[in-house]
Amino acid sequence: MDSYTEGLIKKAGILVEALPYIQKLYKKTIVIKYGGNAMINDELKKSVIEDVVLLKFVGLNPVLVHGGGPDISNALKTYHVESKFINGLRVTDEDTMHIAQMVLVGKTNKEIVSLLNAKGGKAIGLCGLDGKLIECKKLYTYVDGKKEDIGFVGEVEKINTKVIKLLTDDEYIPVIAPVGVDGNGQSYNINADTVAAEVAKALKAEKLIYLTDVDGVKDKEGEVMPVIPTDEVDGYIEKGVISGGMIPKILSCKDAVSHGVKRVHIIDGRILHSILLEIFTKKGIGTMITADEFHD
Ligand SMILES: Nc1ncnc2c1ncn2[C@@H]1O[C@H](COP(=O)(O)OP(=O)(O)O)[C@@H](O)[C@H]1O
Ligand SMILES: CC(=O)N[C@@H](CCC(=O)OP(=O)(O)O)C(=O)O
Repeated sequence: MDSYTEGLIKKAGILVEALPYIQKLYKKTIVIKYGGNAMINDELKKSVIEDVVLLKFVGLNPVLVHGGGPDISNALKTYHVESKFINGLRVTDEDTMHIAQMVLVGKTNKEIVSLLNAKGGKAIGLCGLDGKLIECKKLYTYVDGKKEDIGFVGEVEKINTKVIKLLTDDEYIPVIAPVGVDGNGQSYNINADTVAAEVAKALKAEKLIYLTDVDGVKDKEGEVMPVIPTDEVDGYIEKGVISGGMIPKILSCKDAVSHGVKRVHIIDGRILHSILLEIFTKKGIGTMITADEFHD
């Protein structure tokens, strides 16, 4: 058998395995959080972009929420603005807010839109200011019980889903930057994991997928846990098994599951075509956070 025929047979096999999932998820909303750490090289970016375009082509409704933390940090360095994090959130003064908005909305968002369009998709870039998509207020965080002011960091109050639905009901793929707005038109920097969960909750998404830089959530032996029921999440945090940037991520997952998002996954964005592997294969990859213990 020549390699062309062999390739065709392999693709047909993949399609046969994917078909039941395509039928089940037809016209359903899939929110994908594309973090800065999963944007590390062009090959990986291309694979994420191709997966998202393919989801739309086969009739699913992908909605992309992106981060861009490393891009913001680089830009802040260039402008000699100091950057620090408290509880995983970037302390955001006025200068930091300007630069974060410039990078997230002007650079990262448009790059993703452009890549999707180059692969045949029809992407529309949005941030929370567009159509007041993400309404928020100032967020306070607590360190050892003490209230900390971390500047223009936003707490989501409302996601106005109408604009997203207009796009997904049509041929478009919404691409959302994690910048929110308050009643006075002030912009706020919001953690992208939180925005993804809020968008998924508001859209009653079928699936929420976090692309990150580890192969899943690991137990104390360092083994990936394929399934974590929501009622076990707090225990893993208390025991220190889950720490650092994984804390806001897993809490966002728990929040989304508790508010009706059916399936929430944390998967390795460094694996080529990780989105398709998760959605269209029997085994799935990474960690699923669920209110029950069954993976279908
Ligand atoms: N139990 C755990 N399993 C996997 N990763 C963990 C765990 N606890 C902490 N982490 C850390 O969380 C990181 C992922 O969070 P973060 O860096 O904020 O991701 P992203 O940039 O994709 O939003 C991992 O790189 C890892 O260092
Ligand atoms: C308040 C806050 O921390 N906002 C984040 C927004 C970007 C983000 O979350 O990007 P990743 O998903 O790539 O980490 C920040 O300034 O880095």
